[in-house]
Amino acid sequence: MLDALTAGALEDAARRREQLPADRLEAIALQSRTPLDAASLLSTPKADSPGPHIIAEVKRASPSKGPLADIPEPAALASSYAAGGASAISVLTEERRFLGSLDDLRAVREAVQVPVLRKDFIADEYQLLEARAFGADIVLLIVASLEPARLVQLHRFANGLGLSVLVEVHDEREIDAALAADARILGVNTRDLKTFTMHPERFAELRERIPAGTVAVAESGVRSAADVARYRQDGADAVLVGEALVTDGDPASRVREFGRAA
Ligand SMILES: O=P(O)(O)OC[C@@H](O)[C@@H](O)c1c[nH]c2ccccc12
Repeated sequence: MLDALTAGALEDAARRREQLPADRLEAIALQSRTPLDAASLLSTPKADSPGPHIIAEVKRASPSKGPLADIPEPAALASSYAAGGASAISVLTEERRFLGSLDDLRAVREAVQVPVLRKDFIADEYQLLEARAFGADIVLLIVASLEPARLVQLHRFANGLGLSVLVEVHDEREIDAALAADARILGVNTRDLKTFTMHPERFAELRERIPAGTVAVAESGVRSAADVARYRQDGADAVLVGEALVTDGDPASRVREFGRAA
């Protein structure tokens, strides 16, 4: 599934590139506002609470769960997240299975002051230029979908654009690849993207391999404050939450509650 998602995302990017060639996109990207230093922000503990940083996600659907929420106004949802104290907003821009778009990214960017993450299946420099041009501060790179040398190249290219990178791993070997690419933000996805099976214990198992000074993010499957507290006790600096927030009637309160869970 991961390979199909990445192939689809690359096809969609190739289609956009026919409309806007890379050199023109690069000029736009470099003129856009300087990204926030999200890696530094997330590595600084929150002043006002013992809970983890919450990275709150805007996600309409997923291949594992199908439709989750319509989200007619991603900017309004992102504003609620920020009002609840979210440290960053993740925006799914993948079009086919997650029903996201770069327009969603831009709308969220214009609505909030906190760092914004472009969550997509990124395997090409063009997608990184898009991320910066549409206002992202952080991009996702998934170790399982990239050759080690390619991961290093894309990580470096993103940093060169001023973007922070959330490097996503699911096992020990992938942590080594992430660290070889100089990851400063390392996310353990407790959902295996190849099979969609959940492994909530995976974060605790891998935490000790993440060096001090690298931001440790626990991703996926959080339903309650108790889930957040458990990841926090296992050493998460930040917790990334999607489904539980997009399906909640009062996302600001839920983010606030999660951000205090310790
Ligand atoms: O909705 P959840 O279970 O709270 O999960 C959020 C997030 O971790 C998940 O959307 C995600 C993690 N890594 C990804 C990579 C691509 C797409 C999506 C993801």
